[in-house]
Amino acid sequence: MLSAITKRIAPSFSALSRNMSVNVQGSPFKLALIQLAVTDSKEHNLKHAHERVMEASKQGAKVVVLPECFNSPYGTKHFPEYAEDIPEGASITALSAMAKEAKVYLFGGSIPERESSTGKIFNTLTVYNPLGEMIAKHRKVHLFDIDIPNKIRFQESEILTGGSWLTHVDTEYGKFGTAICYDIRFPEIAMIAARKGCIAMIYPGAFNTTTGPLHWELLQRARSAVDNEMYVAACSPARDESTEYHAWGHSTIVDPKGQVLATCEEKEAIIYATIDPQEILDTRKHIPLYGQRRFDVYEDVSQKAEESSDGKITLKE
Ligand SMILES: O=C(O)CCC(=O)C(=O)O
Repeated sequence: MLSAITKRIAPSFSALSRNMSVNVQGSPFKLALIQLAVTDSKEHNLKHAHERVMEASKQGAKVVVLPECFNSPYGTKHFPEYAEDIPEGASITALSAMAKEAKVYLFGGSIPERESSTGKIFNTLTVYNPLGEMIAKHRKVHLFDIDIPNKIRFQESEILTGGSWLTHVDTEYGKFGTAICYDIRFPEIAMIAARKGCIAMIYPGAFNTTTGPLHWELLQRARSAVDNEMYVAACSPARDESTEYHAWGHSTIVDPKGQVLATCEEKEAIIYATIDPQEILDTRKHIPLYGQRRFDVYEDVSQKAEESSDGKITLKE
């Protein structure tokens, strides 16, 4: 019986192995993460983000990332006040203009989005090309609901609704997967992105001073090197001790081997790294997980992800 099973599996395994390479395309470019000091003035935040995006562009960055909740203080009590319609809101107009003036691909951090038809609020990232056109909209899928006694309790679901699709963004530098903060704890999103040919996962995020030291860097290195052999970048707001929520900061860029290429402390900063898709190919050649996966033994989660004509990735049952 055993040998019959072995015989049946062996040919299908070698056939699977041959088909397991993932086509990674793109050219080297400079990535910038802006660890922005966010205030309670939306107008100031938009103006300040504009200055820093222009600065990153002057330093040669071609892809620029803003942090989670870059236009408002982070906290459920603030979301309804700062929420905007997309694409009508002031933040969207400002982000589109910044991308166009700076001539960069801009991952516009996230903002609280109010969906006018339902009144629901989402934590939403929008992405722009160098012409200022919005090319993707991602709503945070996994809401940040945690309760660590005497440390931190946060319940985004009291106010927010979770998104229901994954997002991959095509650019002239390669394809990117993107998700927001708590989403990084769920490996499936990055795994699907990697297997669909993305060169990097971009996470605007605002970890805190309890879970930040525990997991922020660990998660990025895990998602990059251990799971997927791709680049991972996570962009936080700067810490403001005068507010209720103390962001961890430490915006970081990790390479496909899991090495930290750039990072910073908690204050406002811009960090840069060169992203080279060839590094992904070299890493996958040296440690060839991509040819060794055993989808005959366990499921390939990426096969469940279907791309629709508007670029949204939804999961089949
Ligand atoms: O996962 C964590 O520990 C922090 C997540 C978070 O701050 C967020 O999703 O905004």
